[in-house]
Amino acid sequence: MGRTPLIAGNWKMNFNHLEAISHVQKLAFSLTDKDYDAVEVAVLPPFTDLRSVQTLVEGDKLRIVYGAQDLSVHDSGAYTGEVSGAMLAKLNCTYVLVGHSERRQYHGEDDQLVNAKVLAAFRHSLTPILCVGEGLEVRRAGEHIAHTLAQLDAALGKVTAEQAKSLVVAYEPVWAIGTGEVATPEDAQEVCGALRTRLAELYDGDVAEAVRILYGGSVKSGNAAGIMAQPDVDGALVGGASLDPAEFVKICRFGENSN
Ligand SMILES: O=C[C@H](O)COP(=O)(O)O
Repeated sequence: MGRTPLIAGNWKMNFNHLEAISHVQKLAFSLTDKDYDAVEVAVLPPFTDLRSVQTLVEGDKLRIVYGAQDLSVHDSGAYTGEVSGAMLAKLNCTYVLVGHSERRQYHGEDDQLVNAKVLAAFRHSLTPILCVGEGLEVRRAGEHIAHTLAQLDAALGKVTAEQAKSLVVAYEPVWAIGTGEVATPEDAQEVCGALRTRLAELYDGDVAEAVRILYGGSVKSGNAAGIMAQPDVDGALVGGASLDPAEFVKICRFGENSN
């Protein structure tokens, strides 16, 4: 085993660059070396905040890492409004979210585009946090595993085993995002376990053991420990609760609440 848990705060479209600095400073005041030794802590701010976050993290030598919420499939050129992986790499981003359900839903991102974005991330040495997960109708039809595995298969086209080893996958049941509805720890484990089995089929056991699989969807300090206790859940992608520094720090300390 030996996978370091990752707690990643997806701020979505919240916090301007000044608010971002103040927020990261609050996290930095609370988090200790003991926390950073136990979990990797990441923030995923809007693009306009990244340079400020980088300056703070590097200037104060913080152990928080950061990344973006999206990237272009293109590396440069006439693509108005897009931000390339090269630009994110230059800002020393570690991570980039790819295929978040809100991108799929509001921006029509399909599996083919998500695959191109995963490849773009790897081209620039960024670690993609690949988001997969089913909507309510698919869940009710009992097809959540097949649906989520198909998203994984499609997103990993042309991704090598060497690249796949560093991948992070986030299982986010869409019906549990921002709704207060949380999948049970057993629901999370069922799909995260199936994702890991599929990684072993697509690649091999080494890749499957190396990949971190996060759960996302209404994670809070009160439910984090139970979800993270599952054998195939290696962390959390936290939306709403990541906007409250005290709450986010409590989630990072989920291990202190587990028995
Ligand atoms: O990226 C985070 C997920 O969309 C979960 O968001 P949430 O914690 O607000 O439900």
